[in-house]
Amino acid sequence: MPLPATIARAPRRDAAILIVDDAPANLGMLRKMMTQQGYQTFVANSGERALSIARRVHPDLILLDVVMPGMDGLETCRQLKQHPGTQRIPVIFMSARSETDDVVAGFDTGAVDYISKPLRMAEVCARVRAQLQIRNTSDSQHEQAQRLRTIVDSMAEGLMIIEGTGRIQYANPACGRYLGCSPETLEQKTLCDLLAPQVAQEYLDYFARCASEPGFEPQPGAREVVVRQCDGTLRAMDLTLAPMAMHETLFIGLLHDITHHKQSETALQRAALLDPLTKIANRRHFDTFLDMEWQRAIRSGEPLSLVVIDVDHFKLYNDSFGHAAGDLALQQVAAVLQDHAPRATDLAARYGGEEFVLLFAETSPADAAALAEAIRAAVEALHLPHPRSATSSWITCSIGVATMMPTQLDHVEKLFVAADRAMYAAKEAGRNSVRQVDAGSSAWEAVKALVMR
Ligand SMILES: Nc1nc2c(ncn2[C@@H]2O[C@H](COP(=O)(O)OP(=O)(O)OP(=O)(O)O)[C@@H](O)[C@H]2O)c(=O)[nH]1
Repeated sequence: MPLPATIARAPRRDAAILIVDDAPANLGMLRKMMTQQGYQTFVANSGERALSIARRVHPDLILLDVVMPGMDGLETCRQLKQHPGTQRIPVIFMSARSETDDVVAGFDTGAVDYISKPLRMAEVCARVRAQLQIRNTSDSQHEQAQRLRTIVDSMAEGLMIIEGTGRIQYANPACGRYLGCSPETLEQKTLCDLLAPQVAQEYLDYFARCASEPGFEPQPGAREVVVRQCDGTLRAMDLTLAPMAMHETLFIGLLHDITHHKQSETALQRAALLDPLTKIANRRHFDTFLDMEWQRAIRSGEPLSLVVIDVDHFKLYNDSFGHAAGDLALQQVAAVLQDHAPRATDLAARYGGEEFVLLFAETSPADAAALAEAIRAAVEALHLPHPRSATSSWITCSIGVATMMPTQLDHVEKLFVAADRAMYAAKEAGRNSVRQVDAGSSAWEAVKALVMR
């Protein structure tokens, strides 16, 4: 949000002036003059009295006589400048002592002006007006700086000021929270300490370009980076960098933590790959995985085995126990398949309804057949009662296995058709069994012919 530009307000006519002089005649004359100018006035005839009034009423300006009995003007000014409540009040000295040393001593104690006595009233008024104007401007700037600091301190986003060398010159409290250390600790680091070396180098190159190429106009830019927190934990954050228009090369860096966003994105991506009922891979994920392994097998020349599994007489199971019981049975069968696909190159998936598939990369026909047999036995061993099955008292499955070493000329569908055919052969052979098609067999040739058609 853009802040309003600093507006130097004209001195308020009712600004409060404290006049300090031990001579009652001077006090009276000055008071009269200041009142005529529209100022509110307070008077004190000693330094002690002046301190007490200043602390109570916080005047906008003090006209202070230098030579006074007891506490003189210089000491009074020194004490005003030491007290947090009065140190910002401008002090104008008035004195008959107008040697250079006197004037210098006055300014050294913190006064903003020094007027020689005898006083010329028009000059006093002009000097008071000028100092009130300056004070007004300085107050506005102070207020604006305070406001900016409050905004920066309470921002949820991390804000840094970064030098052209990558050194962090300033970090706000949110930066400290994001990175798990105090802003002061961050101010001893560089951007390179927070980022992976390659990314940090890209930023340094960009800073160097900004500094060395006169025609280069850097644009603000945002990108996702992995930031190393002070305890070494890595977090995903958006880093926005914008050059500051200053005489030295400085950049504003904004950090926005996107770890939660990333986590839910990952969770969503993961959910999109899973079958909601069985929580194993879904068909889409399986197809992508198969494509990948297919290409890898072409390159490596290793065999690729596909296993197709269909639950036997599942319609009857549903009819007997209801759809909900059928769902539970499918979940248990899926868990068995998942247990038999432990390697990173194996994948068990629900392909649709009561049909499942498994891919075993780098697996020979013999090993694939052995795995399929182990799966068949494990499903039967679940002992899920299926009283109306003509095959067994338990839920069983029929399994088809196909293995091939794919080449560039093959199509993945060939493997699928072969495994499906083998699975139907297992059904025809009485179910609860495993059938296999090997590349080169007569059944395989039939599949080939079928797919080539
Ligand atoms: N409970 C449940 N049943 C399903 C689901 N998906 C498919 N089915 C049922 O699975 C049954 C499949 O039946 P069919 O394709 O006739 O085959 P089958 O009864 O298993 O007989 P065979 O395959 O010849 O042994 C159908 O009744 C579908 O409704 C599911 O998500 N949950």
